Formats: sequence, structure tokens, C-alpha cells
Amino acid sequence: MEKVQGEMEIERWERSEEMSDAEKKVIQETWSRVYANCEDVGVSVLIRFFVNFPSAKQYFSQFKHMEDPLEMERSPQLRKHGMRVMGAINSVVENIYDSEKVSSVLALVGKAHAVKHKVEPFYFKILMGVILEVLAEDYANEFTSPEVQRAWAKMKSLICTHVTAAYKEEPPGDGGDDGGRSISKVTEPLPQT
Ligand code: HEM
Repeated sequence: MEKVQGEMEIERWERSEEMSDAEKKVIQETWSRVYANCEDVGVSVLIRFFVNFPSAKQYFSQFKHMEDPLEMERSPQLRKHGMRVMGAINSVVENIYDSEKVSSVLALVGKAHAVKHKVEPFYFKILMGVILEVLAEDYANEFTSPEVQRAWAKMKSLICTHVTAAYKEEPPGDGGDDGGRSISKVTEPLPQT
């Protein structure tokens, strides 16, 4: 299907360039309304993520076999992860002018997921795509302008780049059996690069 102008813009800007101060300001302004509803937004993002990419549930002991979105909504583990994701993004947004702090927050997230949770890094890109989708739908007034979309496409890129950098030091898995988590075993469509 032919891409609309907005989609092409996002793809173009996804090749991460530095975020300008004006874009950092846009991120902080648009995020404040979202973060006021962080629990609800976190839960809807994760439900959409797990419904559209069910293999991502494999890492969560308490709901890996859940299929019903209403049941997922009641899962304390899902809710807790939603809050953690939103909280970590909030730390990045709050410290957006302090690149060292941003790097250290995201390096910690990357390291925990590479070493402790052994999550394949491409899931971060998928999840960030879902976050942008939910924000554009639920906060349409704030998220439809090309400036806002460009700023958030850079934010997605920044988060994914920093998180996956931590994997270069700490590859997931134990170097042998991948526990069924290899990219080749993912059945959902992978995101466009
Ligand atoms: C921007 C994306 C994400 C952020 C900011 C994030 C953040 C966090 C944080 C802060 C924690 C707790 C840290 C710790 O255990 O030391 C956590 C735990 C966890 N994350 Fe993520 N996460 C993200 C994406 C993902 C993805 C894509 C997956 C898997 C598909 C995942 C799976 C997990 C699991 C399994 C845990 C442990 C859950 C538990 O103990 O109940 N995360 N995440």
C-alpha cells in the first residue's frame, strides 16, 4: 500500500539525527499529558503489544498463556511492567537535556533486559512503535502535527539505540540454547526498518 506523507516523514527521521532543543521541548510538552494517565496508557500499550505480537508474552511468567485482553488488563504483572515502562520513559523525558543521564537510565534498562530478562532486543523497536501508535490515537490533538511526530520518531530511535547498545556488551541468552527465543522463531511480522 502506498505510504502517506506522514509515514514517509517518520521513516526519514527514524535514521536518528540529534534532537534539537525545540524537539526536546516538544517531547516534554506532549509527554506531560500522557504521563498524567501513565497507568492507563501503560496498560493499553502493553495489551496492544501482546495481542499483536503474542511471542513477546514468553518472558512474562504470569501471563504468557493469556489471550483475552480483558484478562490481561487484570494481570498485576502486566500493570507493573506498564508502570515501569512509563516510569523509565518519564526519566528520559525529564532528563532530556542531560545526555549522560539519558544514557545511564537507558543503559540500565538495556542491561536488565539483556542479562536478567533475556529479552531479544528487536522487541524494543516493536514496543516503541506500539507506544507511538497509541499516543497518536489517544492524544490525537497533540500527536498529529509533523513536528510532534518527528520529535517522537527521534525519541523512539534514541531509546532503541541506547537500549540495544547495552546488548553489545551483554548479549541475551547463554550463548548456547536460546530457549526458543531466537528471532527466527518469531511468528509475528517484524517491524519495517
Ligand atoms: C521501552 C521499553 C521498556 C522499558 C522502559 C522497560 C522497563 C522495565 C523495567 C524498568 C523493568 C524492571 C527492571 C528490572 O527488572 O531490573 C522491567 C522488567 C521487565 N521487562 Fe521491561 N521494559 C521495556 C521493554 C520490555 C520488552 C519489549 C520486554 C519483552 C518483550 C520486557 C520484558 C520485561 C520483563 C520480563 C521484566 C521482568 C518482569 C517482572 O519481573 O515481573 N520489557 N522492564
